Amino acid sequence: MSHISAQRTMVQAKFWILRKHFEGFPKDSDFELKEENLPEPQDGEVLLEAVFLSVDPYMRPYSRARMKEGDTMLGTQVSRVVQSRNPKYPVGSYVVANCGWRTRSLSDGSDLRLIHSDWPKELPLSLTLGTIGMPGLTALYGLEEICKIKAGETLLVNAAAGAVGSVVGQIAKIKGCRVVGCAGSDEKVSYLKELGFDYAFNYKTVSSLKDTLLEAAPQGYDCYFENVGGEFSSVVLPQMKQFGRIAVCGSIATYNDTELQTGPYVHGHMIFKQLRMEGFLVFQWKHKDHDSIKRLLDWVKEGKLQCREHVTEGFENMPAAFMAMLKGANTGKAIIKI
Ligand SMILES: NC(=O)C1=CN([C@@H]2O[C@H](COP(=O)(O)OP(=O)(O)OC[C@H]3O[C@@H](n4cnc5c(N)ncnc54)[C@H](OP(=O)(O)O)[C@@H]3O)[C@@H](O)[C@H]2O)C=CC1
Ligand SMILES: CCCCC/C=C\CC(=O)/C=C/C=C/C=C/[C@@H](O)CCCC(=O)O
Repeated sequence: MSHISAQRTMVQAKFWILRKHFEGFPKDSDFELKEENLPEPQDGEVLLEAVFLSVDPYMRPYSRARMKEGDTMLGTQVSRVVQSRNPKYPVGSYVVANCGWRTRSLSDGSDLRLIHSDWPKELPLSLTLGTIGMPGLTALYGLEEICKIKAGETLLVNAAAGAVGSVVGQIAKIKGCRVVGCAGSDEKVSYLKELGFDYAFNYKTVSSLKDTLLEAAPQGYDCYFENVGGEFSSVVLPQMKQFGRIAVCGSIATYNDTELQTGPYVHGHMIFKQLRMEGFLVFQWKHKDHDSIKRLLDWVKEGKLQCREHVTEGFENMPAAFMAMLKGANTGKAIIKI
């Protein structure tokens, strides 16, 4: 092959790198937009074009744990297969790809999840990054595997209007529970009420978190789905019922801390109330994902599970969308549309 024809087959890809490790809250200068040319796929490979990308809270702590400066920002996307030398992923098919903040990527197929061609036309593919994807699975597993929630129980969830929290509250309602949720704006609180939450409040404006939690559930909480961490948890723990279960899903209130937070020690409440508190990562139940995705999709199709997305247009806006999500700009799942 001549030099000229080889050049013609190259395609340009844009990607965001972590230029500098975040110190405290991320800032624009921590990110850098780069470009490179990609060759045609080799045997077994596919060329992917991003359609929707995800920004998620885990990217903040994982950047420190899993990345070095100069690495491509990690993350998942929905992409279209535009060239294929892998029969499992034909041209025109769509996949969820774990290839980071990139417009185009080469993949050997090992990090791809095929979106089946029978995906309902009326549902955006971006839901595979939210309610019918990793965040929805997180909600389901946290409730079923950790909380082991039962009909008639009372559940508390924070960051309740977000990708995970909004699904947590709705599944708990499907299961016949009483659901209390909180979020950081009055608009979000209205959304929670629309979703059928029994009690919803703005944690930023209540005069006393303790009194509000007490008013919402005077008998206390059987289950607490913890997305936020920090001081909030210290207030909740004394209001758990005997044998209460706490699913420690996330700790977003601490991800940008430069110094470790300290708080009241929880041991007394844990012992006297005989509480069970368990941290988890969604991957623990990967073997159930296939069936669980189907369950989530069925609930959406039946109208039992509502989905909302906060969509930012343009790949160049990824850092801004990520930082806005960390600040609470999103109601529902934060998505970037190319
Ligand atoms: N363990 C696991 O496997 C997984 C864990 N997670 C965790 O679940 C949680 C929610 O994730 P996800 O649903 O994707 O994100 P969200 O869509 O909920 O977006 C993040 C939200 O967090 C809230 N928030 C931000 N800072 C604070 C703060 N200081 N105090 C209280 N709330 C804050 C904001 O909402 P508001 O306006 O209400 O403050 C913001 O909208 C995160 O902690 C994440 O790390 C997510 C996926 C998998
Ligand atoms: C204070 C430190 C806390 C550390 C824990 C941090 C975050 C918890 C969390 O949010 C974890 C989420 C992990 C998600 C990872 C997803 C992708 O790597 C893969 C998704 C694949 C798919 O969508 O199919």
